[in-house]
Amino acid sequence: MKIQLALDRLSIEEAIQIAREAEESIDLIEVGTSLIKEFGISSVSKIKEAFPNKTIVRDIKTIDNAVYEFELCFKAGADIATVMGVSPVQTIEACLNTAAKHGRTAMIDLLNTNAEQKDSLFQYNDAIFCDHVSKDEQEMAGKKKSSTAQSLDSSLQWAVAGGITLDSINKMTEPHPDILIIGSAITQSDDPGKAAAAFKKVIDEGRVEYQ
Ligand SMILES: O=C([C@H](O)CO)[C@H](O)[C@H](O)COP(=O)(O)O
Repeated sequence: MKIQLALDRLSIEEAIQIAREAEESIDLIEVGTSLIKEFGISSVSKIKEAFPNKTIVRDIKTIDNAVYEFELCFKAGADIATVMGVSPVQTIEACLNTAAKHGRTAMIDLLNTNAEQKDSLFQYNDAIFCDHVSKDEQEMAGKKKSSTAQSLDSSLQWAVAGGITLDSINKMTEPHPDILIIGSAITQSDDPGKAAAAFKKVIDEGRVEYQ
């Protein structure tokens, strides 16, 4: 299981500093949606430049204008870009095709998709699926777990995101996600390097439960 560090609500300099402190314990670096909205496309190129050997995820959350936005992401150095599962099928397929054209990957964010939408998205088995509890659901409704959790289809690639803490991953039931997306539990910690190392230790010791 890999760790994706989500960098949100930070300046680019803070984001690079935190990623540097956590670098040894993480596998992927996510240029968060807030960085893209605040600082634009250069946020991804600056972070790729600082971490040329890390997999860079651009959490652009595309919902329209697929080819344009995904081209921007991959030209700026992203390895993975995100598209919302609630988008029209044309958008989803254009994102997947653009990713394939560049030899990169699309991550489909299942936020707010219903069961029928999820079923039809699962045909796109080149994608990584992200089971996501949004910031607003976390912060305004106290939601901790999505309805997809515990039913991850193990024939697909999975990421889980949204308010993940050390407490919430103490023991893991099968199947495990391929990627744990962790943001504020590391970025808001007094010691991001130590926080990231603690996540890695729990994962390496196989003591993870996503609940
Ligand atoms: O995708 C995210 C969110 O929608 C804000 O853009 C975050 O990257 C994701 O939620 C992980 O961050 P934490 O919830 O702080 O762990």
